[in-house]
Amino acid sequence: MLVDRFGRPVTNLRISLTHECNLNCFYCHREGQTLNFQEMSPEEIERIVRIASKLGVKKVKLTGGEPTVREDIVEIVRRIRPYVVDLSMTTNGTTMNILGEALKDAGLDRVNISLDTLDRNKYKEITGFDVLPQVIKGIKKAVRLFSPVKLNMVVMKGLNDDEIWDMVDYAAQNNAVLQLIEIEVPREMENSWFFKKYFYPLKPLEEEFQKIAIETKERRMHRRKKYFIPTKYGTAEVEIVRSMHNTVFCANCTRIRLTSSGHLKTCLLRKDDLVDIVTPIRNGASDEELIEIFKKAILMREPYWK
Ligand SMILES: Nc1nc2c(ncn2[C@@H]2O[C@H](COP(=O)(O)OP(=O)(O)OP(=O)(O)O)[C@@H](O)[C@H]2O)c(=O)[nH]1
Ligand SMILES: C[S@@+](CC[C@H](N)C(=O)[O-])C[C@H]1O[C@@H](n2cnc3c(N)ncnc32)[C@H](O)[C@@H]1O
Ligand code: SF4
Ligand code: SF4
Repeated sequence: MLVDRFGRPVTNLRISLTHECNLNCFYCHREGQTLNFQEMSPEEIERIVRIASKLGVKKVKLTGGEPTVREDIVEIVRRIRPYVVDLSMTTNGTTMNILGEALKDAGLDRVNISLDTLDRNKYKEITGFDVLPQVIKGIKKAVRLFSPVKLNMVVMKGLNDDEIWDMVDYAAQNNAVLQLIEIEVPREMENSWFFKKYFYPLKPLEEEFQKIAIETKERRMHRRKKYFIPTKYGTAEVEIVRSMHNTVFCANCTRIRLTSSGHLKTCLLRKDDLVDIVTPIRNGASDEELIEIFKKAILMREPYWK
């Protein structure tokens, strides 16, 4: 297993399959990727996952952009399935109703679906598209096919913070896990109008959850807390993703990233951390050479908030 200079083992790989998206959420960090070169092919992705698995990576997350806008998404899932223990995807859910079965058959284990609001107008305001009913259909399909299904709600001050408790109920009612997420931006954007206007700190809510939860758990990754909250629809499992200025979160970061243009990336929020792996593949690099490229990237890893 690869361990970085800060003692953090690297056990999962987060792959951005594309920079493209069929929605346009105004807060989107696009996984920290700004460059948009030629996307990796399914064969290239498979090779990188195979190498990563040799080095101890057991979990792969597929993300984007929107991973399901790639026409070869089912093939990609099928190719990398054999190398990992936990294969998941984060998606906006717009295509889940159509693609769900094929993704399941190809070996996808689970999905996270972004859902910031249950209000159709607000959904359109946030994402630019009037597709909430389509996403809700996708969520219902996902819950029938996968377990767990997580719903990602980025909480924004004055925009959807009044819906947190409705979302807790909705998750319980629909047999899904709710992830409440703080908006995250790199340091240089903390003074932007956008961050100042919408950032909603989740710490006070966590303190409230602590009091009413019937059980709490802590995950290894990021030491994220999970709260089991009683509702009239049964117990809701709620996970808190509170990353801004959170040194514990970064000290327990077990992820390395791969951009859609084929660069290893050591941290979501850094700008100076890309290591090209796809060009060496295209130039005929051996497995040993690719392993050295992984090691070089791991050496560059640093907690962002420390
Ligand atoms: N700062 C930071 N944020 C992350 C990291 N990983 C995920 N996030 C954020 O966490 C939120 C949820 O991300 P998902 O793509 O659903 O994945 P996840 O919840 O981290 O992964 P699983 O729990 O394994 O499904 C998003 O807002 C991500 O931007 C990370 O390593 N660093
Ligand atoms: C970048 S999206 C890519 C996958 C897919 N398109 C989706 O929306 O689920 C991955 C996750 O990051 C979240 N996200 C995007 N920008 C964010 C930001 N600035 N702060 C916190 N989370 C963010 C999204 O809500 C989504 O749940
Ligand atoms: S759907 Fe996902 S990738 Fe697309 S804009 Fe929204 S958060 Fe970003
Ligand atoms: S070091 Fe921190 S900010 Fe960077 S990817 Fe890991 S958890 Fe996220």
